[in-house]
Amino acid sequence: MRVALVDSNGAARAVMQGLLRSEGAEVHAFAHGEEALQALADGLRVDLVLVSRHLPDMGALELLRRVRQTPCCAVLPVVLITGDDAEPLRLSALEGGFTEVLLRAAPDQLAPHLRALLRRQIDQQRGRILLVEDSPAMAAATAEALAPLGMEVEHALRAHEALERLEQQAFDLVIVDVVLPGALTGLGLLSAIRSRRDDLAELPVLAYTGYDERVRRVEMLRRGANDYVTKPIDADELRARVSNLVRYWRLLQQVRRQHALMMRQAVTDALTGLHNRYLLDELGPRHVRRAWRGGEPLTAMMLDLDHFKDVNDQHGHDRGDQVLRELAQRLREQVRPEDVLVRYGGEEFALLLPRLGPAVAEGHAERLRQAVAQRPLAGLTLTVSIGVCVWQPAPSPGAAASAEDAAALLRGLLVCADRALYRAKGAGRNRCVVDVVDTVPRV
Ligand SMILES: Nc1nc2c(ncn2[C@@H]2O[C@H](COP(=O)(O)OP(=O)(O)OP(=O)(O)O)[C@@H](O)[C@H]2O)c(=O)[nH]1
Repeated sequence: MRVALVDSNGAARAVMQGLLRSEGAEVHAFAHGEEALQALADGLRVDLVLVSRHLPDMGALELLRRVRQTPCCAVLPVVLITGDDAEPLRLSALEGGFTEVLLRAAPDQLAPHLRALLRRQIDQQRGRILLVEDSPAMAAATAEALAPLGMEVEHALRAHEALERLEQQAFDLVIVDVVLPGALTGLGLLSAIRSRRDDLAELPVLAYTGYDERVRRVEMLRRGANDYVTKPIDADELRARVSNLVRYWRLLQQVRRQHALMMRQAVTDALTGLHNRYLLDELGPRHVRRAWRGGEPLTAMMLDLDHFKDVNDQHGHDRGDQVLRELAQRLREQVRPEDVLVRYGGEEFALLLPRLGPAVAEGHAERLRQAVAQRPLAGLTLTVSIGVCVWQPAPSPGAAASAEDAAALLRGLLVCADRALYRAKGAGRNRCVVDVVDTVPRV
């Protein structure tokens, strides 16, 4: 693997270079973005570019954009190296088009990440094939036919052995002989792959069938084989079909990654990295149902910065943004894993806390208030007001709230907390107002 490393910090560059070399990579190191771009334009061929976030002559995004414009490198993987592991930065880097983000860390922590990154890139380029074939002659013929593609071929003799390998390693394609000895034949293996509940269910499968095995061939296709090749194999035909299937799998994975990223973005607030209110809409009704069924308390809190408009007016919008980021971090430190914390909008945050009695909920709100008041945010002493609504429903065992009902109850609970917040503001701010109710309106 050939790597272009672009990092202006000499010491950090030397560490990375050492680690990459110890993983067997050929490293071309540059201190400036322009030097790296020039080398690529002059014909330097690399498989991967690693770019530090801060370069003296250009931003990492600018470098990425220009690498993409260089004819050789339109789809070259470009990885951002950064010491900042904040989620918003990661998301914006991926959104900007970086292939991955690598967290700069101490060498012993960095080494395994770097190794995994190189491994992923190598797998990505070469393709890994699992061949499930009991005939040594066919296995040898396949390996020989695929050698020019530079793909790695792992060989399993039996279907159950193939299933074990699929659990342990990543493959881009399974080639399976329809007829295999043992309880699980090629057909059985195919069914086992297609009935999985994870991404592997879509793994491309190419069937080897005998020329006269028409019925089995059709059955393989019915059960979800993507393609077949008849024996004796024609090397050119096999290579063409394998390349197509591996390309299809790559594309599918790319679409999945983008989809996962979009899903994450859809529920993430870009400024603070907290979830946004859509996650509350998603998770809230489940908490409502549980509370409703078991008669367990469920607490909603609405938390709002006091006089935040003055911060923007007096110190500027950027400082205001910094306040929101630091506030989000402080709140994050205070919540339990089962609590839902979201930026509800503007300078307002919402929390949903299951199973807290009124006294504990009030104590918790008070701790949140103090956590803000006692330490400055972005250098400014600020306060928050918090409206708390503790809902203590009577148990209704067996009575399941419908999805619509649960959503309406959640909205009612938030309205109740919002009203308490309004009272906290009216009573002078920097305080918590707690309402304890046994019913909430469906809103
Ligand atoms: N910097 C920054 N400001 C924001 C953001 N979202 C909302 N705001 C500002 O938040 C301020 C909210 O002002 P108000 O609703 O008047 O409330 P307030 O000044 O905090 O006063 P009280 O809530 O009554 O204590 C407005 O100035 C908005 O522009 C944001 O993402 N960044």
